[in-house]
Amino acid sequence: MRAIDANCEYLGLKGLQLMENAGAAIAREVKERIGTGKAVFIAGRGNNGGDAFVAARHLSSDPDIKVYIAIVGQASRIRTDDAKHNFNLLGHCTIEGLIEVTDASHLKDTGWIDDSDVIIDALLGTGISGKIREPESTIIDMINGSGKPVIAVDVPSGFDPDGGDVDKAVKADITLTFHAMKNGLTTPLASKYTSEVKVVNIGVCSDAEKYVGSGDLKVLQRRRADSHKGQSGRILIIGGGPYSGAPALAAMAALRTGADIVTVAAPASVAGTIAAYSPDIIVRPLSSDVLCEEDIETITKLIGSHDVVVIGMGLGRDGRTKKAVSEIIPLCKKVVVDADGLYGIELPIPEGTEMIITPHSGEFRALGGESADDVKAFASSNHLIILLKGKEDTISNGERVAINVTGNPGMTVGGTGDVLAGVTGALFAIASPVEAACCAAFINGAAGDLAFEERGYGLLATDVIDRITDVMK
Ligand SMILES: NC(=O)C1=CN([C@@H]2O[C@H](COP(=O)(O)OP(=O)(O)OC[C@H]3O[C@@H](n4cnc5c(N)ncnc54)[C@H](O)[C@@H]3O)[C@@H](O)[C@H]2O)[C@H](O)CC1
Ligand SMILES: [K+]
Repeated sequence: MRAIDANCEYLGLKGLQLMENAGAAIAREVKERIGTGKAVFIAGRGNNGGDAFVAARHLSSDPDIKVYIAIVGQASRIRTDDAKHNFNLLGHCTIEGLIEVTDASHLKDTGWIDDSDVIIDALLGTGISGKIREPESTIIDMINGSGKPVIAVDVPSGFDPDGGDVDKAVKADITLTFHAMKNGLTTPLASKYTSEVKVVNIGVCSDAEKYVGSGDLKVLQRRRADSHKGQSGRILIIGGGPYSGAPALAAMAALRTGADIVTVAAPASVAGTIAAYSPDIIVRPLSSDVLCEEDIETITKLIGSHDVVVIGMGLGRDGRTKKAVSEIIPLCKKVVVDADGLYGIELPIPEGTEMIITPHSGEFRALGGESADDVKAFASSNHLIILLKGKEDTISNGERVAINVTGNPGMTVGGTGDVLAGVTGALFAIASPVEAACCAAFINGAAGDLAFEERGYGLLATDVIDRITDVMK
């Protein structure tokens, strides 16, 4: 949901607009339920509280509804600009009562809850993390002990929208959840915390979900301060033979995407050339001038010390290589297969292997696919993730289809596919395969767009690598 929000921003739809729609829906629900009476809003200091401030404003002009607002914590410490903005507007509205609750007793002393006709729970939404702190914990108890009708905003406060364990949460009569059903609300546990769930349309642009946007990059977590070498990905690139540049490009792209260790296993004939490109790449020479079965033992050991394998760039299509690729793939837990590696795939893929393939349309056809319309069905029947490269990239895990539109015709130059494979491999170490594929397509294309601004049609794959960090930042 956070990714969709951020994608909306990227498209120009502001969070404030979504909040307005969310709050308006809450206000309508309150009005429908009580018609006349006292509505008590319990608002946290995040955007969940922001939704409540909007709803309170909408109801404040209704002569039959009396609005009371309890902000949990100090109003001066409201955390987001959108929530702050909507809080400030309440200064121009007819509100019956507004207090700051820094201790649960403040709320109890008002008697508002006992006197209310409905409680609107906007304490915590999807931004919850960890065990419920005070005063929130006692306030949840107060709401649950009140016997009053409760409308929960987005999720019952304290409930994990992803469906994880619940320490303590509000018990609501109805939850109005925004834009899409949250996974957690479909679990049996949810029925303990809300009798009913309604999904409310808040006007999200369909493109925010259909197209990969900068918001999708939010899955790429900030690193912990105590991270150590290897935790952000050890990537094994298997490539080279007829070509030496392709695996080097993939390796440099993986490093620029944030991978900690990148090793290239390449035929002995090109290992020296690859090593000479950059001291940042670790190179392990294989036996001869193409990848072949004699290399399996060396490669098996290398796979054991890496998180993700990226195979295919510059390998060529020698029969020995195809055979070696088909034997290497089942040894991998996580593998990205690109370029010539695609010709060594044997379907169905082996159990225990998570695979992302990154074909262009010709390679996709060689695998038995036809067009972008087939991507979802092909991914589903073969249990893999496809990133089909094209003017628009199509990504699917067999359930969802996402389209990426970053990139430009300057990127038809050789090597940009190798860059994409490297970016994908690096992200696969730290994200789910479909997230990795979506983010990689976006980052590669956006880096290409920055390179195009500088270089036009003369852009090179190495220019794209140079701009990856700008996109990631
Ligand atoms: N597209 C949409 O669905 C929209 C959703 N909106 C609403 O925004 C919330 C999410 O807002 P966010 O600011 O990210 O977080 P919260 O308001 O849920 O909570 C943050 C708030 O809570 C405190 N906190 C976190 N964990 C705890 C804890 N364990 N104990 C106590 N306090 C905790 C934290 O410090 C913050 O202050 C979403 O649910 C929707 O309701 C927007 O309206 C836009 C559209
Ligand atoms: K809530």
